[in-house]
Amino acid sequence: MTAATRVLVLNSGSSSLKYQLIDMAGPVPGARRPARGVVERIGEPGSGVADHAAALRTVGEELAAAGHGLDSPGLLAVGHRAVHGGTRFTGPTLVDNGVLAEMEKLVPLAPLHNPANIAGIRVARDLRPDLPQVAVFDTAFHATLPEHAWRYALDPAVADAHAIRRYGFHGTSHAYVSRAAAELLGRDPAGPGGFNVIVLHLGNGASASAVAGGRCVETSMGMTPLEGLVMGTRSGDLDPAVIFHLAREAGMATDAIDTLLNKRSGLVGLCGDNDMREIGRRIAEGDERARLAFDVYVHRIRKYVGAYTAVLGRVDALAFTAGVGENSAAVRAAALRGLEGLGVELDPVRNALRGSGPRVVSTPGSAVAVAVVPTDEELEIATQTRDLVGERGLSLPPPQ
Ligand SMILES: Nc1ncnc2c1ncn2[C@@H]1O[C@H](COP(=O)(O)OP(=O)(O)O)[C@@H](O)[C@H]1O
Ligand SMILES: CC(=O)OP(=O)(O)O
Ligand SMILES: [Mg+2]
Repeated sequence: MTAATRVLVLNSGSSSLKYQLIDMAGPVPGARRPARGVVERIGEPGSGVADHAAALRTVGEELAAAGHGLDSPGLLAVGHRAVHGGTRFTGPTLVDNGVLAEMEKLVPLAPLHNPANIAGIRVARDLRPDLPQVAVFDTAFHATLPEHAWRYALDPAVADAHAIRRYGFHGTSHAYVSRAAAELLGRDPAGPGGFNVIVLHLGNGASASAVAGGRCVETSMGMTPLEGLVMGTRSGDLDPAVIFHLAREAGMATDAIDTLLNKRSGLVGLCGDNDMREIGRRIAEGDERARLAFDVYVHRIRKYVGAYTAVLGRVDALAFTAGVGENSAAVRAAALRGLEGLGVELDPVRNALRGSGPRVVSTPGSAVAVAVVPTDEELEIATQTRDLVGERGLSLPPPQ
């Protein structure tokens, strides 16, 4: 019997399905990835992919064409990125009907994300009912937040009745990157003296976290992925009274305000573009709106770096990750400009060098190391899935 060592990782977004087939046979860094891809524009008119079931059939066809069909005996498990785990799911979870029912209950807290995750799990399970399906939650890494960090200043009777609290997201990335940053700097994440790092995950969604000795102690996203940093299409922090004002003075309905803040704000709201590459091009041409969007974006990051420095007391490293964090030297430079007083000294030459792996971009004398650490949520999901399923998967009978 072939040893089952491969994990199929599925990341179901509202309109896309990303997949990677990862072979966990050898050492985790450098794990082989025999197949990967993305199905986009799910459910959009004319795309030919009606829903997540159709998308997963397409994935199955692409895998089969590459010689790694879903019926392959080498498949150990399917690992799913799941977004909202509430307070119920604080680690990787083997999915059964009870777990799916709990995830359904969390849909109101993550209406953009959880339905797609649930659909992905159901379809994968229908296709391979014999395989363990594991959910790895974005919220899980933030379960260690102390209550003074996760609790909003609301009447607990109201907050608790409605599950209102800070949960935090992108945790799989924050966990992976905080560990990889420690490794890059030759530090034991949870070793003596501890390793304190601020992780800046700047993708389309964006969030910051403060991690002390391997445990997350503060993070910028809240009850939903709307709070915190300025994002591609989300506002991040604003005065909650803005919402009452829009309702009363502009006559906007709740759903319209929700759409405004989640989909038509942030960089796209400020300047019409949410891609930092395009914003960089416009700034180079002297575009004032793009410049202002950039300035608002980096100012928010700088505020969080200051706040999390105070939360941690001592910072060993700042780690930039995800699409913008890994690729935009301009964002890193602007966000950290003038922070020498906090012991942060970016090296302009190292910062400007393009690279693909984890690297240090601060000066040798910088008290706080600044690192660029490419995130790898898929590898983290595959690792957690393999660790949970363990040898169990190896003894499963071959599929009928
Ligand atoms: N070379 C680059 N320079 C600047 N920004 C980039 C570059 N490549 C990607 N990005 C930014 O990264 C974003 C996507 O980040 P990513 O982490 O892939 O997002 P998500 O996983 O949320 O879709 C893009 O919208 C763009 O703003
Ligand atoms: C939770 C979240 O914001 O995810 P994404 O960045 O993928 O939208
Ligand atoms: Mg992402």
